[in-house]
Amino acid sequence: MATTSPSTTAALHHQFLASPHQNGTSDVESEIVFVEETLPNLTSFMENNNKEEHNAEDQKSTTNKRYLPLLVLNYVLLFVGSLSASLLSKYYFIHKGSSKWVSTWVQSAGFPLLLFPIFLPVLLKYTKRKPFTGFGQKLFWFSVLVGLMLGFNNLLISWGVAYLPVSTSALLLSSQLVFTLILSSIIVKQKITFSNLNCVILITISSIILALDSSHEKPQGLTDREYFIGFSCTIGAGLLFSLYLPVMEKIYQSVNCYQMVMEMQLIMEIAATVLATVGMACDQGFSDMKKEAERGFDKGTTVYWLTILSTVVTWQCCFMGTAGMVFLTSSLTGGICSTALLSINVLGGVAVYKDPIGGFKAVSTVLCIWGFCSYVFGMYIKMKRKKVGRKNSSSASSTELIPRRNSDM
Ligand SMILES: Nc1nc2[nH]cnc2c(=O)[nH]1
Repeated sequence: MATTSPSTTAALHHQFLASPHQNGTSDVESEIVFVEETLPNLTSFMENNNKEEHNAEDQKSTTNKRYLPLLVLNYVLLFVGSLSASLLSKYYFIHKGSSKWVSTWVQSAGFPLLLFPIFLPVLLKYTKRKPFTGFGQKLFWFSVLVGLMLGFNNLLISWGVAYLPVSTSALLLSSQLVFTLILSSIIVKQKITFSNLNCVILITISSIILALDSSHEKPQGLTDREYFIGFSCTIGAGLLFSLYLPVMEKIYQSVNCYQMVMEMQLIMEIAATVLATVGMACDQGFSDMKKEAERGFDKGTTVYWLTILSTVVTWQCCFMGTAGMVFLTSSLTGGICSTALLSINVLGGVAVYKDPIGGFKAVSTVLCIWGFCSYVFGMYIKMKRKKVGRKNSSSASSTELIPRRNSDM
C-alpha cells in the first residue's frame, strides 16, 4: 500500500512527466526502472490514479480529451497556412517582388503570433501552468540551434523558389519525404510499415508526374548556373527539413504539453528571424524591401505591404501546424502532411491563377489524395485498435506513466 501523500505523489508525478529524462537516459525501459527504483511507494498508488492524471497532463496521449481537437486545429493551420503561403509567395514573385532575403524573412518574422497559443490557454484558464515553466537551458539552446537550421532552410527555399519553376521545386522538395522516412527510422526508430511506405511512394510518384508534365514551364533566360543554384538549394532544403522533423520529434519525446511546443517554436522562429535579419542588414534587404514597395511591385505600395503581412501570418500558421502535427503524431506524419500539400498547392494555382490542368495534373492529384487518405485511414484504424486494446487490458495502468509515442503512425 502506498505511504506517500497524494500531494507529494502528484508533485513527483508532475516532475516526472515534465522531465522524464533527468536520469540521463532516453530509453523507455530505463525510465520504468527509474520510476520503480527511485519511487518505490509511488507505483502502486499511481496504479489507481495515474491514468486520469497522465491523460490530463500528456496532451500527445491519444486518450486525452483535447487530443483530437488539437490535432484537427493543427492540421487546419498547416493546410490553410501552407496553401495560402505558397499562393502568396507566388503572388509576390509574379508581381515583380524579387528579394530572396525578404522572402526568407517573411517565413519566420511572424513569431509574435506564437504568443497567442502560449498565453491564451492561461488567460482562458485552460491550464494552470505558467508559460516557460520547466523550460531549461538545454531546451532553450536546442531550440536556438534548430531555429538557425530552420532559418537556413528558409533561405534555401527562397533561392529555390527564385530560380526554379514551381513544378520543379515541388518535385525536388517531395524527395524530402523519402529522406524523412529514412532519417526518422534512424533518429526516432520510426517503423517502416506497408501503410507509410505505400503513402511515401504514392506521394513521390504524384510529384514526379506533376514535374514531368510541367517541365516546359522552365522560365526563359534562366542560366545553367542559376538553375544549378536553385536545384542544389531546393535539394538542400529538402534534406534539412527531413532532418528537422525527426530531430523535433526526438526533442518532443520529453515534452508533454502543447504550450511548451509553442514556446520552443517561439525561440526557434526568433533565432531564424535573427539570422534572416542579419542577412537582410548585410545584403541591403531592408532597402530592397522599401524600393520594391515604392517602385518595384506592380500592384502598388498598399498591396505590397498587405502581401508581405499576409505572407508573414500564413507562414507562421504553416510552421505552427507542422510543429503541432509532429508533436501530436510523428515526424513522418508531419512530413507526409506537409509534402502532400505540395501537390494540393498545385490545385490552388489552378483555382486562383487559372494555371492549366491536364490529365497528368489530375492523375497526380488523385495519387496524392489516395496516398494521403490511405495513410490517414490506416492511422485511424490503428488508433481505434489501440483504444479497444487499452480498454480490454486491465494491467496496462502502470505502464501508462510512460509518455507513449505514436511511433508507428
Ligand atoms: N524544406 C521545406 N521547408 C518548408 N517550409 C515549410 N514547409 C516546408 C517543406 O515542406 N519543406
